Amino acid sequence: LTAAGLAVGACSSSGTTSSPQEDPYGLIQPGTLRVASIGDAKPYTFTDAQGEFTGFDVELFRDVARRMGITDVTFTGQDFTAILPGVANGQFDAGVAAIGITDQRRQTVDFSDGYLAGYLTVLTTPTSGVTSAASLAGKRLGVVQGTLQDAYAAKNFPDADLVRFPDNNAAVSALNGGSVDAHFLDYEAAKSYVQQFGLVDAEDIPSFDAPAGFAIAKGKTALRDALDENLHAAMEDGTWKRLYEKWFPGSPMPEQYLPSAERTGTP
Ligand SMILES: NC(=O)CC[C@H](NC[C@@]1(O)OC[C@@H](O)[C@@H](O)[C@@H]1O)C(=O)O
Repeated sequence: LTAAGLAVGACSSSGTTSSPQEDPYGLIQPGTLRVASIGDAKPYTFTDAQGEFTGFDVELFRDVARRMGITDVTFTGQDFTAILPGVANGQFDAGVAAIGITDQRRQTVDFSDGYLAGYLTVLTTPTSGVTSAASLAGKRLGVVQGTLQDAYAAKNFPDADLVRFPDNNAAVSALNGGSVDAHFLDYEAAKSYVQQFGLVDAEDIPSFDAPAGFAIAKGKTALRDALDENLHAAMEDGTWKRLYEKWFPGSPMPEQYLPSAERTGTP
């Protein structure tokens, strides 16, 4: 092969584009799903002792992907603020990290249907003097930058001193070190930190109007439709319920994601 020949060979192999049939979902690499997540929101999404991503959201997404015929799913940890831009910019096919669906976020990305509705929790220490959301005035409150907790606290706790962190680990470390009086995060993650460090859940605030969804780039209708169809299949056959009971044992179970035969409310 001449040098030119090698050059042409290299160029044509990297230059191929797949046909819509081979890649109906418009993925970065057909047949694989690249997912942005965060590693410290146990038991939603977290990295285990082997450094593997796992948790409720991770296992639910992997199940939905398998139903779509995709088993090659890679999760990459990011700061929470980096997830939606990374999805919008096409660096990732999806964002999966208990990401609440909001109109503001829909300006940047599209979402699957919701799959988890729960609470925002004020996590504190036994000696902080924070016993409820009302007692946050004048206290230093940690939030992860860009979360619903960040926006909620800025609006509803104007007398608290907000301290923004890149992730939960940094915030909880600051809480344990005494440089913040409380941290504002998701209920199940707060419960996990309560168990790990003997911390206190001072307040649970419903966030049912912003259920978590899978974030994808805008306009990917085939991908969104496939995620929704297979997400609802996972709910209808009881997979969602099995995963919920595995990862959130004892927690109140929202019934809108149960098999239709088990839902008592209006359809
Ligand atoms: N991974 C994170 O830190 C996400 C924090 C935060 N999660 C909120 C939420 O989606 O968590 C799962 C459920 O409880 C939803 O009701 C809730 O809005 C957010 O979307 O901003």
